[in-house]
Amino acid sequence: MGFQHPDDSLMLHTDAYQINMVQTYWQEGIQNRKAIFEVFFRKNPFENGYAIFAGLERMINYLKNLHFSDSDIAYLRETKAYSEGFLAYLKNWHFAATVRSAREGEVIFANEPIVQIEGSLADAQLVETALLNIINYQTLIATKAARIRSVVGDDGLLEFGTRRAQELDAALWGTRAAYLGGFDATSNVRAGKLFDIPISGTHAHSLVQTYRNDYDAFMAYAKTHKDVVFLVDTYDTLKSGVPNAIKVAKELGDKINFIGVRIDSGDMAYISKKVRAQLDAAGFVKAKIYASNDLDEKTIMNLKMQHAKIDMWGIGTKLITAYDQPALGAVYKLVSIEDENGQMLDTIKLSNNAEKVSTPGKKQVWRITRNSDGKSQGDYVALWDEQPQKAKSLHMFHPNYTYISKDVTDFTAKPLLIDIFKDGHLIYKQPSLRTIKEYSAVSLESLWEEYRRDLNPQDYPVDLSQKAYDNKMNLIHKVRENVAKLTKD
Ligand SMILES: Nc1ncnc2c1ncn2[C@@H]1O[C@H](COP(=O)(O)OP(=O)(O)OP(=O)(O)O)[C@@H](O)[C@H]1O
Ligand SMILES: O=P(O)(O)OC[C@H]1O[C@H](OP(=O)(O)OP(=O)(O)O)[C@H](O)[C@@H]1O
Ligand SMILES: O=C(O)c1cccnc1
Repeated sequence: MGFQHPDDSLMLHTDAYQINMVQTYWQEGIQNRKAIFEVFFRKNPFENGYAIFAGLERMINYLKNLHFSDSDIAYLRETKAYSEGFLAYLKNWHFAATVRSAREGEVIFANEPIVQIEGSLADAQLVETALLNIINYQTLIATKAARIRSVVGDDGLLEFGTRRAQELDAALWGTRAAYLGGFDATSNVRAGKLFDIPISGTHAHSLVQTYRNDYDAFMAYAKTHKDVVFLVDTYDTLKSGVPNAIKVAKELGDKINFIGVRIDSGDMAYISKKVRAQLDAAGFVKAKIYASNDLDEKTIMNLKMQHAKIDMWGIGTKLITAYDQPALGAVYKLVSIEDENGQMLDTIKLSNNAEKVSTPGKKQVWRITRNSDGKSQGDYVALWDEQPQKAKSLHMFHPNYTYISKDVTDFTAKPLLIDIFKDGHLIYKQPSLRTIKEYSAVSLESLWEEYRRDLNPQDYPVDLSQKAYDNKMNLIHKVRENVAKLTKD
């Protein structure tokens, strides 16, 4: 996909202000100063108690061999915004930073670093936009998928969203995120090919319209496919669709594998019960009932309450577009920068809103699990040189309401950020997507149910270490003093 540029790259998939800032740094000779940026979001999506991290695979693909192509440089030249010297610098630039990230499929929370970039100021700045673009979308979809999984139990979950997704890339990577977040299969054949996701599907109303009646359509389809699910609601589900599905299944018998029927309209609780009764009466007690039509976790939960007889759920629009919350809001913040003497200085962004004040310093997130039951006690955000995994006891407290605290002993501390790139070289081997999916389910299991429930979950503790907290407070005071001094002068 290069339109008229065969060597198009993702390098310019960024905001112009990133390149503009890097031109300033280059002109001032500070483009190679060491900088540390961290990615986090401020609120779990969908009022959920957690999020599922997704996007690492594409981040790796994007960062590997990242450089400006000839047509990228030519285009920047055309804009007349950049000097020839700067363009020559960009031409030779390649990504050489160190990247740490949460594992894909990991349960993550608001207000903790999930990705960390440590490298030159130029490197860190040039990749911000694309990294956020990837993480924001994929993490949102994986989380939505996990919410849907949490209400269906062991029923089948099929991703049907491609036609409604925000363009091709979103369909493809959203499907991958949905799979790792808990879906079983997808209707997107390319996602099946590229990511080894099981593909699955039924047929459309157009098949029945083409043959003008249910019987001829089902018969034609069954003669050309072994595993069949008939869509029964084109004309009249109970009077024509299901009776004709049963007729064809009986006539062809063992010649086909009659899996079941799909309903796509009407009152799904009422209809599914009637359909179940018709299938059972005909002896097809194992035939499954598929349902689709604007479903999401709320409707599914409601249908379950009404004892709808649905075994397989096909979910499109509301999953792939993250319909009820279309943006995660993850941000990329500078936490430390080298000064003119080669010293690293932690940086902070102040705000009148306490929750919006960033936490300075290079940090690691430690998941604290009690050894006795394997359940998470909370996440402990510590400065990089701290070693909570070696402590006998940890004092954990809320970063804003510090009186909410507890002391934890007999625990295991697992670091969440792991090395992915070292000085631009990929050193991490991604597990297979199926392993990532399994990892995600296990990661979610380690949470108490109070944090996992769909509605009004408890706040999972994301606490600061004493050192990280003191560092933040000191910096807040220092910045305030500086501002006061400047306003006095
Ligand atoms: N028993 C039910 N309880 C709650 N929601 C339901 C129930 N049955 C269906 N729904 C949901 O209600 C919404 C609207 O269903 P509606 O019956 O209007 O769809 P429809 O008959 O397919 O209409 P259209 O043909 O315009 O799509 C859908 O999201 C559907 O999933
Ligand atoms: O409702 P969603 O969750 O988005 O799930 C996908 C929808 O896509 C199909 O409808 P469409 O009308 O596009 O095609 P069809 O003629 O095969 O029903 C399918 O029947 C579902 O209703
Ligand atoms: O296979 C299906 O039934 C399907 C696929 C995509 C969208 N809606 C339904």
